[in-house]
Amino acid sequence: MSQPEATSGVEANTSSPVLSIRDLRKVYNAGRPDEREAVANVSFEVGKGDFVCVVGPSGAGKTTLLRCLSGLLPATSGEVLFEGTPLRRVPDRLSVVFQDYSRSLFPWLTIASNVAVPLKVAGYDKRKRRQRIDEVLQAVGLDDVGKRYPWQLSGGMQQRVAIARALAHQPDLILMDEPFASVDAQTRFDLEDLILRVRNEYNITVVLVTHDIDEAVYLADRVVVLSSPPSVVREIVDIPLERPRNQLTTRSSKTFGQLRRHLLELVTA
Ligand SMILES: Nc1ncnc2c1ncn2[C@@H]1O[C@H](COP(=O)(O)OP(=O)(O)OP(=O)(O)O)[C@@H](O)[C@H]1O
Repeated sequence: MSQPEATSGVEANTSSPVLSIRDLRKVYNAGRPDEREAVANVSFEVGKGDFVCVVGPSGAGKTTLLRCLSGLLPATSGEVLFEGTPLRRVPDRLSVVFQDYSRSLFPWLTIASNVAVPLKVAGYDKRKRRQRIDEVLQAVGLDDVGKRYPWQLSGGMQQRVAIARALAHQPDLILMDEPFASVDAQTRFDLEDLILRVRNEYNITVVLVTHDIDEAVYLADRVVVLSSPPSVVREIVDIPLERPRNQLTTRSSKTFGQLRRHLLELVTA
């Protein structure tokens, strides 16, 4: 069974926002016959220590929004501020975890070398790199895999490595795009609890895109619900469920059921 969160949660929204998204609009192929407005107008803020999930109907522009928040994709208009500064590229203190771990890890590098990549970019020397690799692999429950290759590990273990790599250089913010969608249900529960635990331990802010309403309710402090495309924010729903959360008791609580129903109504309306 998966491990519950170790501590009782992070203080959220107490200081200036880590992310401010203001009137974000994204049009693909602007001015061409195949022009497509994916995101019409999205604004919200993410405070330090917040766990924000983004949900919406299929094609609502969730991945597009996340790419704009990471600096990987320029917005057509509007503004994304990361720690108060307009985002122009992927900032050093931000990490991204994608759904497809098999494409995000380098198959020709060992697990330790995969985790070392952001540490090299951040200028850690060899000794500090080794120490940090051990720390983060231990934090995600993978002690003895440093010398192995990604293809020698299960899908769930590979996604743990991707999370370890995202944590390695101590980012302030982790953006996750459907990170648990490609693993079986039990592994998904384990990884959900893992991300809650490391988020507490490392005091990280998380924005996570998911199709899974139950997952959003289980993980989040707040859920941003996008409309059908071109998307706007339908509602931002507070999730006042107690922490630490537990896969059995939290998911079977009355409040969980009410929140789930409300979100389902918003997403399917
Ligand atoms: N590179 C691109 N060029 C043109 N159109 C794109 C591109 N990427 C996405 N789109 C379009 O933008 C819209 C939003 O796509 P996006 O993948 O962001 O939505 P999503 O909510 O993540 O989708 P899903 O629920 O299927 O994961 C879709 O209509 C998609 O076809």
